[in-house]
This record gives sequence, C-alpha cells and structure tokens, in this order.
Amino acid sequence: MLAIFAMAYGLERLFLYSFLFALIVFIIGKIVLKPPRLRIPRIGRAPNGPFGLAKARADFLIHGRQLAEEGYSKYSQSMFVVQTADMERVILSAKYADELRTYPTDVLSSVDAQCERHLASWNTLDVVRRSNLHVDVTRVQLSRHLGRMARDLQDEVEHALSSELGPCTTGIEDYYYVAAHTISLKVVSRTVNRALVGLPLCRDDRWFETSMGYMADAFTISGALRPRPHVLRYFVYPFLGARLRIRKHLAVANRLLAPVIQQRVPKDTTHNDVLQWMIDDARGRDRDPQELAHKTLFLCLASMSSSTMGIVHALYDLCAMPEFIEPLREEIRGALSEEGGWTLAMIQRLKKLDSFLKESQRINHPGLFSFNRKVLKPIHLSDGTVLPADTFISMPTYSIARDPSFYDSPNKFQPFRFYDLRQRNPEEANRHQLTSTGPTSLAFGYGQAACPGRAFAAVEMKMILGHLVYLYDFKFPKGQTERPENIFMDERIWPSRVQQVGFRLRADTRNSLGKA
Ligand code: HEM
Repeated sequence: MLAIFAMAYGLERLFLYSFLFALIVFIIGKIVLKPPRLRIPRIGRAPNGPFGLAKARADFLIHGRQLAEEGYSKYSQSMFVVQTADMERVILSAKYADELRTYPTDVLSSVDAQCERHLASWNTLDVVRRSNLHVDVTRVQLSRHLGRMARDLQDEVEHALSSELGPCTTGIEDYYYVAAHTISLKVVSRTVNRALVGLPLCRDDRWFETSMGYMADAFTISGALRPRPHVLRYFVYPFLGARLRIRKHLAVANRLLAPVIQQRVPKDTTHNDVLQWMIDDARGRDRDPQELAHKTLFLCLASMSSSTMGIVHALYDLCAMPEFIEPLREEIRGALSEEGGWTLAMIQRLKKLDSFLKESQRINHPGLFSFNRKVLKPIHLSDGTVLPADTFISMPTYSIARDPSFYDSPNKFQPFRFYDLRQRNPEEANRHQLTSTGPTSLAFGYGQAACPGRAFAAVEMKMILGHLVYLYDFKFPKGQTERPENIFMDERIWPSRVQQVGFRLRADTRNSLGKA
C-alpha cells in the first residue's frame, strides 16, 4: 500500500526504499523462518549435485523394492526418508498409523498426495479436487445398495464370462488358453461398469473402450512425465499422443453420458447405479453433465485396475496351489444351497473365499507403500518428531505385510489364515475380513481416506472369482507349477500380464451359466 501511495505521488525514493525493505524482509524470512529440515536417516541416493535428482529417481524406479526393504529392516520402529521416482517421501512405522489417521484433511491430505503423485493437473485426474461427490457416493450409496445390486452383478459377471470365455467347452483336455490378465480386466471392467452406469450403457462398446482408454492414457501421461524434471515436462507433454486421446475420451464420455443424464430424473429408484446416485446428490458445478461424466471416468480408473490385479493374483495362486480349489467350491455349493442364489447374504457366507483373497492380497501387495499423504500444516507426533508442512508421508505396506511380528510365517501362503482367525475370535471377526483396514492391514489404505469402494470391491471380486471357481476348471499351461514372478517397478507391483491360463467349463455346473 505504501509503495502504491509513494508511486502515485511521485515519491520514487520512498518507493525504492519500501521495495528494498520488503525484499530484505522477504529474504530474511526465507532464511530465518525456513521450516527445519527433518533430521531422519536416508535410504538410497540423496537427490544432490548435478543430475542428483534424476539419478536418485532412476535408482528408485529400478531398485524400489530393495530400498524399501532395506529401510524397513533398519527403521521399522521409526522412520526413514527415501527419494522415490516421483517425490521424496518419509516412510513411517506402522506405530504412527493410529495417531495419523485422525488428522483432518486440511492438515494431512490424501487428495493432494494423490494429485501430485499422479501428476493430476497434466492428465485431468485433478477432477477429484473439485468436489467429494464421487467419494461420498461410493462410500455411502454404493455400499448401502450392495444387497440390491448383487443380482445385477451376478447377471453382468455371467454375461461377461460367457462373452469372454465363450470358446470354453467341456471335455477332458479342451482347455481354452488366454492371457489371464486380459480376460480378468475385461470381466472386471464390465462388472464395474454395470455398477457405475448401469444398463444399457455398460454394454456399449464405445463406453467400454472409453473407460478403458481413459485409464490407460492417464497412466501413460503420468508415467512419461514423472521421471522428467518439472521444466522439461512442458516440452515433452505436447508430443504425447495420450494427451490428445484423453481429451477425446472425455468428449466421447460426455457425448454418451449427457443424454442419459438428461433423461434420468433425480431420485429415480428404477436405476440402481453410481451415476444415478451422483445425479441425485449433485450440487453446484457437479450438476453439469460434463462434470458427472468426468467423475464417472475417474471412478472407472480407481476401481478397474486394482480389482483386476486382485483377481489375477488370486487366479495365479489357485493355479499354483490347486488343492485349495475344492474347499472353495465346497463353500460356494453350501452357500448357494443355503441362500438359493448369488445374493449378498450368499456372498457374505463365503468366508474362506474372503480369506483367500485377503491372503493373496497380503502376499501380492498392490504397491510398496500406501497411506500416501501430504502434510499441509506441521504435525507434532507423540514421540516429539515434527513433520513439517509439504512433507510427503507413506506407510511401508509391503514390508508390514511380511513382518513376522504381525503375521505368523509371513512368507507362507496360508489361504485360510484369516478364516481361522475369524473362527477363533468371533468377537474380533471384523478385523480379519478382506475389507478390514488397520495399521498392519493397509492394502485399502487407512483412516478417513481409506478406499471408499472396498465394500463393493470385496463383493465384486468374490462374485467374479466365485463364478470362476464354481463354473470352470483352470490351470497353467502343461508343465508349469509355479506362479509367475510379480513385476516390481517404482513403488508399483503388478502380476504378469502375459501369463496364459487354460479355462474349461465344468460339466456339472455348465448349465447354471447365464441362467441366473
Ligand atoms: C482390490 C481393489 C481395490 C484396492 C486394492 C483399492 C485400494 C485403494 C487405496 C489404497 C486407496 C487410497 C486409500 C488411502 O490412501 O488411505 C484407494 C482410494 C480410492 N479408491 Fe480404491 N481400491 C480398490 C477398489 C476400488 C473400487 C472398486 C472403487 C470404486 C468403486 C474404488 C474407489 C476409490 C476411490 C474413489 C479412492 C479415492 C478416495 C479419496 O480420494 O478419498 N476403489 N483405493
């Protein structure tokens, strides 16, 4: 104000002094008031010196697993800092999980961490910043309506299996071999889309291609830009084909969804899907069909790839340990005869299948870290450590899941580990379900921002794997007994995408397919 006043009256000297004074205050402020650097041990290369950041990022990209394991073996009771392929992260012991889960989002933000990790402003995923509608609807409405939705999911799973595994026949050796990942992605995507947008759109090939394409191109953009220094991203981005494709996916989604949204009336109970509940609950900008289409595409991305990985891992585990197929089939047969069909109550009876999926997820974690958060205001931990604003934190999920102090014989696959725990301690049964989260069970995250879709994911995955177990025989190609190694890159862990699995319709149940 003083400077403006001085200019207006031609008092150049006063302006100059005010400017210099402001500059000095700014510089002193930057130096003196600079937040203290966290003094905690580092694992791996420090991002210092010429090209130091690029080298440290490249190191983590290739050796992320080793670095995470080294850090955990030394500091499982405290914390360490590591330069990941995106940002520098403070990796915290599980002992901090309970105190951290209580911080509000203006202190500890999952959305900020998510957007910065996935470079959301480059690939349009920053739609999640504009409102919480998609999260609220997923957490509340989708979970609440699972009972009504079970019938639709069964119908879609059976439709998807008969289209994708159509060439399957019954017979002694006529297995139909396909890449398990490809088939699982298609079946999961169809099932998820039924829950998100309902019939008939979920079976429209244009919607199907768009939802899959949006997911692939969003990840392509963040994958291509993440390793580059910030300035270089501006030069690389215009040359990415995925940049144009993602705009096209948004336009197609909008073209397909806009008439559906306009036709639907709020609170129309004939539609049992996420789109309808978003229409019902939308306020302000969320009422715009374009915004709803964008949020629906985001939900496709959030739900499809992680559920697919869960199914693929479980299939590989069953092919490698076929002795566990029959106990699961037995459980399904029993639940079907008790409940008379694939209802929610029937799915809830599948406790062995639930345990199998949880154990498969424990051994084949979706990533090295989870509970990724950005600290927005300084946090004083109970042991006196202060996490300054702008720190990125994570929990070492992969290592926690293999820690012998949390799991007996942690490297041994025990399919009914969680089933046994549920039977032994009925009062603690809720802690050992697929959907349960806790400081030592972080695959779905933890706290307020834990995966809002996990209740749906559990039903959807049990519906799909349950149908595969009940209706099909499946196995690895002749001679293969071991499951393929998982692929570790950066902090991500994937199942093989090329592994072939042979499927054959079972003679005694084949008539139930498509006759729901
Ligand atoms: C096996 C399947 C799945 C896994 C392993 C998984 C895992 C996760 C994890 C780890 C997070 C971050 C949680 C945190 O930081 O505490 C998350 C967030 C999220 N998940 Fe899932 N998820 C799965 C399926 C789904 C499904 C089926 C949906 C939707 C129907 C969904 C929707 C979301 C959304 C919207 C978020 C963001 C939440 C927010 O920003 O607050 N997920 N998920």
